[in-house]
Amino acid sequence: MEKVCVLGAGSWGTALAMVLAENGHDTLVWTHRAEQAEEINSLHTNKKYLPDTVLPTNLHATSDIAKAAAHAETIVIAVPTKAIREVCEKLTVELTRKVLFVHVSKGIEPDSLKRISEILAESLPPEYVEEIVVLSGPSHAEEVVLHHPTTVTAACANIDAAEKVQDLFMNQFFRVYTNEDVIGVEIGGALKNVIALAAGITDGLNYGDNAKAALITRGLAEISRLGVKMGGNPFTFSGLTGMGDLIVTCTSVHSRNWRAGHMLGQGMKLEEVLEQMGMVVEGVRTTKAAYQLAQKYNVAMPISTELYSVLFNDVEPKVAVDALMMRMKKREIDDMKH
Ligand SMILES: NC(=O)C1=CN([C@@H]2O[C@H](COP(=O)(O)OP(=O)(O)OC[C@H]3O[C@@H](n4cnc5c(N)ncnc54)[C@H](OP(=O)(O)O)[C@@H]3O)[C@@H](O)[C@H]2O)C=CC1
Ligand SMILES: O=C(CO)COP(=O)(O)O
Repeated sequence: MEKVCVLGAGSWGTALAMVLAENGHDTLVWTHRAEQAEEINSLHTNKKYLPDTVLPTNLHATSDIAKAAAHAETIVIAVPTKAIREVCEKLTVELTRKVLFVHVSKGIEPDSLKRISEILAESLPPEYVEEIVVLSGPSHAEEVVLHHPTTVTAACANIDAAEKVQDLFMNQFFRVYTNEDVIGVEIGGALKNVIALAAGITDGLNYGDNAKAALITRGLAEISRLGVKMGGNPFTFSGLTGMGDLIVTCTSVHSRNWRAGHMLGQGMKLEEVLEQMGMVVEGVRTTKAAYQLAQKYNVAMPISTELYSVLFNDVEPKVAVDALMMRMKKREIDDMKH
């Protein structure tokens, strides 16, 4: 039995804490809201994020980050990308021993263009970091808490650390693979949210299944092009954290990114959409990062670029789709090289 702490009690942090507690680990969830910790401890629910779920009674919560730090041999960071630096800052002052860090967030920081493991490496005191492992893959919290079969990947250049995380989480309904390609796993996980927003938009426009298949396939092409140029393994992009997560996020009604895109396609403004969602829509900030990465690495990312103009330059979704369709003629496969 390991002592594990999960930082963040949103839908994913809570679902993963449930997996860990059900696996028999001594699991503590940290939330920045005292009333939410009280709800988890006394009612065994987290109604805002997982309304129909009863949490295991051996899953405990705290709003005291010092308690969380003192408890943990392994810390799982499950807050949105934009909150990672702030949470690390709070945690850093409380750390007293070496900890295995696992992050499960899917984003890239705009402007710095850092992946999450890079943000963690520069925000946490190295003397307290055993390793940083990323856990990613096609995994909606709503289905994980129902014990529906789910497969994910634990990635770290240090394969022993990835295997340790595999052992912590793996069970009959939650199957964990390992991969040494942290760059490929993080890029696939972050950028699929951008394509899922676009897929939601074409669904909102009622463009049907051909358009969605096109977005998934050409989306994977542009994610792979960028990811390989950044140093990722090309095979990672056709795995769980690439194609797998792209499929689930572009096709599932559970996806917040797809749902946000759907509302945009139906004509709502971005601010209204985000207000209505009440949960993180990672793809919005990551679209900005993708747009900047495309320029930095000189990689063609037409879907991300058109989505950027819809989100940030008020271009009508229909006009953006027309622009994608009317690009100059291309070869399908040669295009993957550039
Ligand atoms: N949901 C899913 O199925 C999956 C999500 N992910 C990824 O996991 C990450 C977290 O997503 P998810 O749990 O779904 O998000 P949610 O929006 O469901 O929850 C986010 C949680 O983080 C908390 N939070 C936000 N900002 C801060 C902060 N500054 N300090 C402390 N806590 C904060 C929120 O608190 P508050 O309630 O106060 O806002 C909330 O508890 C994302 O990167 C997402 O892409 C990955 C796989 C699956
Ligand atoms: O990453 C996810 C599923 O693998 C969750 O996607 P959303 O953030 O779009 O809900």
